[in-house]
Amino acid sequence: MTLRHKISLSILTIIVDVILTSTAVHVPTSSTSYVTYHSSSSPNAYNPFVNKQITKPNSSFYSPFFKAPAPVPSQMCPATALPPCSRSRYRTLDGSCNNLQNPLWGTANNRYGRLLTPRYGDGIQSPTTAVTGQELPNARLVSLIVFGENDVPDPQFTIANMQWGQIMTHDMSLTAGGTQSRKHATRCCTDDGKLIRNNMPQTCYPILVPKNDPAHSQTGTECMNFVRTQTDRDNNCAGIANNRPAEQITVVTSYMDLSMVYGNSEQQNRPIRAFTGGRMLVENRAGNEWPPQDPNATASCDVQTPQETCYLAGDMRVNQNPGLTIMQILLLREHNRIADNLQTINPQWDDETVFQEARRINIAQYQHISYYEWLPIFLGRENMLKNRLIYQTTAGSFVNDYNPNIDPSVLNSHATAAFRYFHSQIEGRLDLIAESRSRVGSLRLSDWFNRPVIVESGDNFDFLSRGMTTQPEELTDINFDVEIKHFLFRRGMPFGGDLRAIDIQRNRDHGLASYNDFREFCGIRRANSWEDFSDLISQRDIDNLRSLYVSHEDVDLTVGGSLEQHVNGALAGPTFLCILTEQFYRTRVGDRFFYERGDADIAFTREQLTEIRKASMARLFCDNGNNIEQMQPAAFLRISAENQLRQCNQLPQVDLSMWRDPSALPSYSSNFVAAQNAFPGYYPQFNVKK
Ligand code: HEM
Ligand SMILES: [Ca+2]
Repeated sequence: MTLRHKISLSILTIIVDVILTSTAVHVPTSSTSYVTYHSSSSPNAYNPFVNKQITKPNSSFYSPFFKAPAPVPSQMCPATALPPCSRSRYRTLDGSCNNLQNPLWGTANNRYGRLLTPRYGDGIQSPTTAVTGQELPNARLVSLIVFGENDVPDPQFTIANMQWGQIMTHDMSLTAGGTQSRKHATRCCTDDGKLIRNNMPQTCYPILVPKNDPAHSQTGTECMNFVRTQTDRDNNCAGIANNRPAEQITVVTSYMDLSMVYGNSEQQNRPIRAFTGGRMLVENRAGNEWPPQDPNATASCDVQTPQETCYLAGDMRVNQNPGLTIMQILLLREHNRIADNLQTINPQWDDETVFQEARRINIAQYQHISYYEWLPIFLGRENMLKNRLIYQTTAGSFVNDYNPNIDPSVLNSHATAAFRYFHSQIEGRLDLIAESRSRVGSLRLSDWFNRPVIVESGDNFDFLSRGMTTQPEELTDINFDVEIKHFLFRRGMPFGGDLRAIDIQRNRDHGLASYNDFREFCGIRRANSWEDFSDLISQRDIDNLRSLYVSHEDVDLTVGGSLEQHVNGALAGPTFLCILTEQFYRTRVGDRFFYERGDADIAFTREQLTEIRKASMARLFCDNGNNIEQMQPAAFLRISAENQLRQCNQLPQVDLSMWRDPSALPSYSSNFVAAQNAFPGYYPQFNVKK
């Protein structure tokens, strides 16, 4: 293997400006079914973590407290007029006005959040930072030496488990210009608007421009347009005063709001919406619904002609791999299935009402599956309960834990390091499985990147869906499948890219603080020597690191975090688990529209919430496959004696008749206000002005 990319970065050893204190927060010890934590009387008491100390990775959970970064004094920035938020019952498409005090929190085209001050190799950072840097080892070399490529099937989980993770990722973040790196790379500005990173060639390796590069003194108008949202203006203002670097931009909404299905703006949503019956736009072929054709097919997919299948969805990554495309189609068809049901029981509803109500239910089901069926596998159920990411609820009970002081922005360390660890779960061989669950064939993943035509041909949609729920995913470990480690996006060429190497390089590009910094941040002992890593990392892995990095202080977060022994009951070691837990806490309590909330103007009724809680991955496959007859109840888990195949109609189903609008019934409509007053808990959701 040739090492093509000489990296000329130097690394800093810095005194990290840690945004944390060790203030203790009193945490209620028991969960009740109706909870209101994080009261406004203690605005800083928002962090869920309970204990600060950790000694062993297999202790249940631990993690630090930290305070929110001090708010930017507003007089430092030019006042910018924002359109006032209307108090809608529905989410906006771009995420604005979810937080009514900070209407741009979590919006598309906004910056990632940070837990720790960035570290860059060119010294653009806090003036207090010492620069004692070393050159970092080539990312591809680290990938080759530290990470393996063994094919180890997971004993418990299916490929669907991995695939849902990618779906959630695509809902939560997308580096501006970054992930489609063969087209362009990250662009970023310093505080005074200077472009420090510009378009990079195809594989986009040393993304960071060295300090003496002319790009540093080049003012980029493009760059100004790119990052200057309101939040950015605020932060960059603070940045100028504090000489802080500007931040990378993520182009999708941070909220778990199915932005990859509906788009991140009116502009993205319009071409994929049908504007009739509340439906999303689909094309009917062979008796089934498919996403519309991307008018830019030759740019978006690896196709020869514009007519070749290439889908248009709310997210540009929809065509990236067959499993992902199937998940996107399931969620798209689910919208239309819900819309059709709602329109049937509420014929008086107009297109907009059906669309918004169907979207709201689709998002709620998806949040439920993500928090109660999927995340416990990754973060551990006990850990989630303890840190209040989920609750032991009784049917129909609300959880009122919304906290407007929490910024739900996706953390850079989450998207660029911790969440990418699960690239380890990717399986490079996709089995085609018949209804009898016998294998009728297999695909090679790297033959089908950005070529969704495979999903639509013959019975592949169902074959691949059953494959995803039958075949084991790859074990979550240091091994990354060859199909993504040597053949990523190879487009018919003998070799392709290395996703693990890209992950490592992206970590540096985004200036994430080091593995050691994050250990300390997460309440783990800061290592003073290589041997100090041995509390969490095996001797063999430490030796590998040592052969590459000059100092233990230089180890990248992406690398060190991926080598830690997992916490019991979770699929990550303590450092990544700390970041992931923090992220999903913020994603939940920072979302005013989170589905379990009981607040009058946006809440589901108790009866509706009871139904939403029946949603499952299995049922999504059943209801939206072309013709899938059986599924195991827990589709993220492999079929077993405890998780046997069942007929689809035996699996729990969300009863949409709970959404019949009583205001439309003749006996009520004439006197709706009186009825509403008589049954305040039942009616209000249909009487809120849109
Ligand atoms: C076949 C499956 C997958 C493929 C081919 C894939 C590929 C990629 C690629 C090419 C990128 C962009 C890399 C860059 O330029 O920086 C990326 C980013 C990412 N991936 Fe994956 N991925 C897959 C599955 C997953 C899964 C299962 C997860 C997590 C559970 C995940 C999490 C992420 C995250 C968090 C990012 C960064 C998103 C951002 O830009 O903020 N991916 N992936
Ligand atoms: Ca989103």
